[in-house]
Amino acid sequence: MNSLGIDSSKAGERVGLKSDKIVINGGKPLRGRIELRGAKNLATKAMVAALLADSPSTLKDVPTISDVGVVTGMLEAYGVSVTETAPGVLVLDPSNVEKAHFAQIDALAGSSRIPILFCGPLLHRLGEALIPDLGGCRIGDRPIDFHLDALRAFGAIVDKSYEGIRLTAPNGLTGALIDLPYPSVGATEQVLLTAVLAKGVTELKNAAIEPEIMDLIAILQKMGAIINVEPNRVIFIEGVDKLHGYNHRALFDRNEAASWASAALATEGDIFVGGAKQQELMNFLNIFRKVGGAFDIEEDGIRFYHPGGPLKPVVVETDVHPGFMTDWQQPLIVALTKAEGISVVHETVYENRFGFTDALIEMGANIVVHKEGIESVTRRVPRRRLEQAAVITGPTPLHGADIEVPDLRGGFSHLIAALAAEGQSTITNVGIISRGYENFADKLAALGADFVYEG
Ligand SMILES: CC(=O)N[C@H]1[C@@H](OP(=O)(O)OP(=O)(O)OC[C@H]2O[C@@H](n3ccc(=O)[nH]c3=O)[C@H](O)[C@@H]2O)O[C@H](CO)[C@@H](O)[C@@H]1O
Ligand SMILES: C=C(OP(=O)(O)O)C(=O)O
Repeated sequence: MNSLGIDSSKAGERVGLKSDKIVINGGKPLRGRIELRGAKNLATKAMVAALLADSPSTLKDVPTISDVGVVTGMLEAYGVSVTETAPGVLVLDPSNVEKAHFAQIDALAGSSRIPILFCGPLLHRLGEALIPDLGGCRIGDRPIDFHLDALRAFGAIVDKSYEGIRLTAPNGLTGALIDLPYPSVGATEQVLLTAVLAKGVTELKNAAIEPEIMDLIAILQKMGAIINVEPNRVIFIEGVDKLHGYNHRALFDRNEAASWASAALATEGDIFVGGAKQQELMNFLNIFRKVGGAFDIEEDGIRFYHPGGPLKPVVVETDVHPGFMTDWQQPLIVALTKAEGISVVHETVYENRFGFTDALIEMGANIVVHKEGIESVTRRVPRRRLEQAAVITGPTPLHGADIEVPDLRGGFSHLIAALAAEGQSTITNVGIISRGYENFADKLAALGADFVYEG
């Protein structure tokens, strides 16, 4: 059991527990207030960054989610002490980093995608990195070729004959010119976490610039790194000899904010999402408004609500930042089943992110998934081969059903659908939702949902 109360050695099981189930009596609007903490997609990477320092780091607003448990397990396996000094405050002390035993690392296999980001920091600290098989949502192939190509460009040797991956850097790591084939979030973070301590300058082209990446850059700058974000997705990193610990409050979770906003709309409710901020949600807020949702932006959060009247259909295309984020489309689609007319959601980031719609169809939704995408005059850049489109025709009332959660955001969509539906739904495999939503059952209770959770 680690300091977050999460048994990281069982993390693989935690995210796939078939016995985790929730029984929901739907048809009741969600109303009330919930508080966000730090983003899953930042907090976990900030924890990895602590490994680069020669002194302890303090990270605030860390959510209690299973991905944080997995990263804690990885850090502890490598000798970093992780202590929760107050609720959501982690002190990460890397003074005694040491080689890990294979068994400790292997126990974390299949639980999260973050372990791949340990490569650069471990190569700098130990000259060797053992990485377990990755987990994360099964929403496409999710290869790691950009990561491994970048690490090779820095001078790493990759051994894939190992169970998982083993990397070494017999001659150390040297700055490189890296041009990503696509602005991948993880590969950009890989380059940042490796380049900051590499010898010389790294130029990264076609970088991802998501807000979580900017927050990671802010953390690295606090640690002593020199990173210039230039126009046109170019980032220059000047390697430094050493980095020290940071003190940082994690960026709020904009994906969780968008999820609760969609829940408010789909259940005809009214949710104040404490800690949500406008800047990082601009594109989501535009679509939310176009669909017919209302929001009030306050200093301490955003109130999302259904103002009454019919919802309107939209055409949305997911994209890299500053586009409409892929993680937002799944919860939003539930609200779109209530819109009057035909909505189209193009998914351009992952090739298989509409699997969750099968359950919505079973619940009464009219959704057709076009596996090759469809032509539309409203689209900006039809540039990825793997895009798909979902066509949602509404309004269709939803009714309760027995469904199984396929992935994190799909799972949250199923929760929303069950809450919006008439009658009772039983949803299994809900443990996956704890990968990215802190205390989701407590939040549902605070919002007046009628359910029984057997977690
Ligand atoms: C933990 C975390 O932060 N997860 C987020 C991160 O995932 P993640 O960092 O895994 O997503 P990427 O941005 O890397 O992936 C985007 C696309 O690039 C492809 N790709 C990526 C790497 C690679 O080496 N080769 C390759 O082909 C992927 O298959 C995918 O089609 O960004 C995604 C896109 O905003 C979000 O949906 C995830 O919530
Ligand atoms: C796809 C997601 O996460 P991960 O990259 O951790 O699988 C997500 O958060 O929706």
